Amino acid sequence: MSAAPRSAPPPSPAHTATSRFEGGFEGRGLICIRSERIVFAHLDLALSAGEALLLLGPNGSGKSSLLRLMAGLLRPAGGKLAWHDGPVADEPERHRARTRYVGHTDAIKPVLSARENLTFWARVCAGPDDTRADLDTRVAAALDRLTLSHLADVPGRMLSAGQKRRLNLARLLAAPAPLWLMDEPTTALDVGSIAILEEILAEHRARGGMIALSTHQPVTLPEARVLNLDDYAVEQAGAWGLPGNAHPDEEMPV
Ligand SMILES: Nc1ncnc2c1ncn2[C@@H]1O[C@H](COP(=O)(O)OP(=O)(O)OP(=O)(O)O)[C@@H](O)[C@H]1O
Repeated sequence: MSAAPRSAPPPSPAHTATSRFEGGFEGRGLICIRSERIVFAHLDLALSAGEALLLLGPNGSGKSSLLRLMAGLLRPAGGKLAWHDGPVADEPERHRARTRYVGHTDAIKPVLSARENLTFWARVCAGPDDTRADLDTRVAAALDRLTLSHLADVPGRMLSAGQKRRLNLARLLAAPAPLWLMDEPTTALDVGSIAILEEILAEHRARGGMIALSTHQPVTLPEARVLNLDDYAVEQAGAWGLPGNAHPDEEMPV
């Protein structure tokens, strides 16, 4: 697996639900320090169109930290993240437009209905060519796909944990982007919902989308590259020989 050639055309920040994604994403020599402890070091990763990366490792090994780092929510202590057409640090806004992060906390506004929550997201992430009708169509399709249509008018605060998680996943369809970063996305999902999630992951990859996903449960992700965070753990005693540009981690505002 390697990043796409640097000459590949950049994807537009906005995408229709059916357009094909191009390009690639990579990290080189990544170092993560949290609470003055090296969580991982010298970590390389690369994703090309259609590829998936499965993040494994015990509690505390750094799976969530790596996903937050890839999302631009945590600054690496060392190393670089880049798209095929340039470093993330050069164009953070473009990186945000190309990335969708599904973390442990469901980003749902409690007073808005399920449909209003999704419409909000679709509008925030809309491209210049998206019409109101396009967004409404995408939101309705996302609700339908995650079997939430019957709950479209229910306020977020009244949804169950699994329904909230499904609504959070529906954001991926309501606001398309090439790189999905997913932290234990099966949490609270029933068996049927996990099957739907697996279908959605496969469809995203078939369109050229990329996925990095952490999990403690089996998730069907055919031919995914496996990255075990334990392989990048560092013996802390006497192992502080960090590169000159290393600095403590820093949480970025979401
Ligand atoms: N907000 C934070 N501030 C400081 N240190 C943190 C913070 N969040 C996590 N850590 C530390 O970073 C290290 C990696 O944690 P992280 O959550 O990335 O691991 P994980 O592999 O995702 O764990 P889990 O499987 O339990 O979700 C741990 O040592 C943890 O204590």
